[in-house]
Amino acid sequence: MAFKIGLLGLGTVGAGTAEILLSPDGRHPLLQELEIYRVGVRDISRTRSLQLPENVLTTDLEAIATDPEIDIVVELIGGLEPARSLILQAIASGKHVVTANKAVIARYGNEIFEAANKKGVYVMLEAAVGGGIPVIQSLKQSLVANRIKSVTGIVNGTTNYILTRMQTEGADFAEVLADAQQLGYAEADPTADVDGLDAADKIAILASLAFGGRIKLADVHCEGIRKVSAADIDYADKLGFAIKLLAIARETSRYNGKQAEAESELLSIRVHPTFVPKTHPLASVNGVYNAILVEGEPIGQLMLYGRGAGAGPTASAVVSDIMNVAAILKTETVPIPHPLLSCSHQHYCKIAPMQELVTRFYARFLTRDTPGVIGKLGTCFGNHKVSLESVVQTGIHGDLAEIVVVTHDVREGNFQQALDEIRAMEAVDSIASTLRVL
Ligand SMILES: NC(=O)C1=CN([C@@H]2O[C@H](COP(=O)(O)OP(=O)(O)OC[C@H]3O[C@@H](n4cnc5c(N)ncnc54)[C@H](OP(=O)(O)O)[C@@H]3O)[C@@H](O)[C@H]2O)C=CC1
Ligand SMILES: N[C@@H](CC=O)C(=O)O
Ligand code: NA
Repeated sequence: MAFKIGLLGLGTVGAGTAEILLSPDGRHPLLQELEIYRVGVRDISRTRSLQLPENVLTTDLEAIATDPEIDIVVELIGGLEPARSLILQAIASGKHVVTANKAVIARYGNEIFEAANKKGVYVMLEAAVGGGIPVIQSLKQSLVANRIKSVTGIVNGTTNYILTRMQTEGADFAEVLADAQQLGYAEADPTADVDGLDAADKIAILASLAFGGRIKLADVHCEGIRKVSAADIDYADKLGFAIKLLAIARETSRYNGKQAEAESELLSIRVHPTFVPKTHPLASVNGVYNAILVEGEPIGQLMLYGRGAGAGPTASAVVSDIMNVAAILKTETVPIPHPLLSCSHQHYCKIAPMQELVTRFYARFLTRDTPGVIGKLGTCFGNHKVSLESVVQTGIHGDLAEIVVVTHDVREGNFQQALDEIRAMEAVDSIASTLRVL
């Protein structure tokens, strides 16, 4: 029995997927039962390196999504539309769907999963987070016995690749971004990578699976890597840190001092560049590699590590999803919606405001080189209950002195209030940067 696959998209991931489907030798025998039946692209005249079976290429993607012959539609075109509509059409036509599209799932997951559950089909998305890393399946199935406390990840390959090369070679941001695009890591619009939006989509998906509720993307605090300067990279290194774009979802236990309300209900979900101590396992995750550190009860800490982007690793996840669906179709015994494979959350998770976050901070100030400046900064921080772990005057730039501080754990709202006062000080020229510290 052959299962007919309709591929939407034959770019980086689509081509990687077709390559695996066309070379089943030495892999699981089920792969031989998968047939590439149609492939939808935008430009049919483009030269492609892949040798596809005759007459499978088309620009009519709707015809693929609704073709009664097709069992599984694999959406790999990216973007919001027509991807969302094609997924919904495929579901309405009774097809199972595999997608790598985190942007669509993070925004329209509720609509898509509701439609899928009603129709009795699967929507699989392993490739959408962490590329080839089996993080979705781990959260849905392997870790399902745990109470998850936190998910902390490097989930964007492009920005990790950029930051790594800036840190190790002093490379120029724009040049490394162009390399990441060339290597097929970046999104069609790389601002989604650079500004943290892709990581925000991914942590929203992981948080929903880990904490069992819907997540509004607007509740995810998101900062990208544009503000990370060579000077900050240098200070991080000297102070014993690496800078990583982290995506974090964790239960938070401090909210307005109302411990009881906070404990099990509130989540903190955020994406931002972070000072990570060099001794932390996430600090040595470099290049296109991603890693997701999950903390659960009773499992404790567990870290998943692997390539987060690129044709092969991502296609590995796509094809595994296709094979999992095919395996279920073959046995025809599993009810749909399957209690572990489908998504059926109804309620929204409550998200704590950023002011209530408790974290350490790094800050770099440019000040006039007058006596007592460090004392004034210290007093202001003290007045706002921000206690300092270290203060260093690091050098003179023209007639300005550079002062770097690292705080102990503080309430973010207090830290921001102190910064507002410091910004207005006569002796302070500017706050050159602030970054959170893990
Ligand atoms: N690249 C990566 O490392 C990863 C990507 N992803 C996700 O996978 C998906 C695909 O990414 P990627 O392969 O990099 O993207 P590409 O831009 O390389 O490929 C997109 C493909 O879709 C086709 N396409 C795009 N829009 C349309 C349209 N409107 N109508 C018809 N065909 C269309 C293109 O056709 P044509 O070839 O004719 O231009 C191309 O074949 C995205 O959702 C992305 O976020 C997930 C994990 C990793
Ligand atoms: N652009 C993304 C691709 C994978 O999801 C990334 O760089 O991680
Ligand atoms: Na994955």
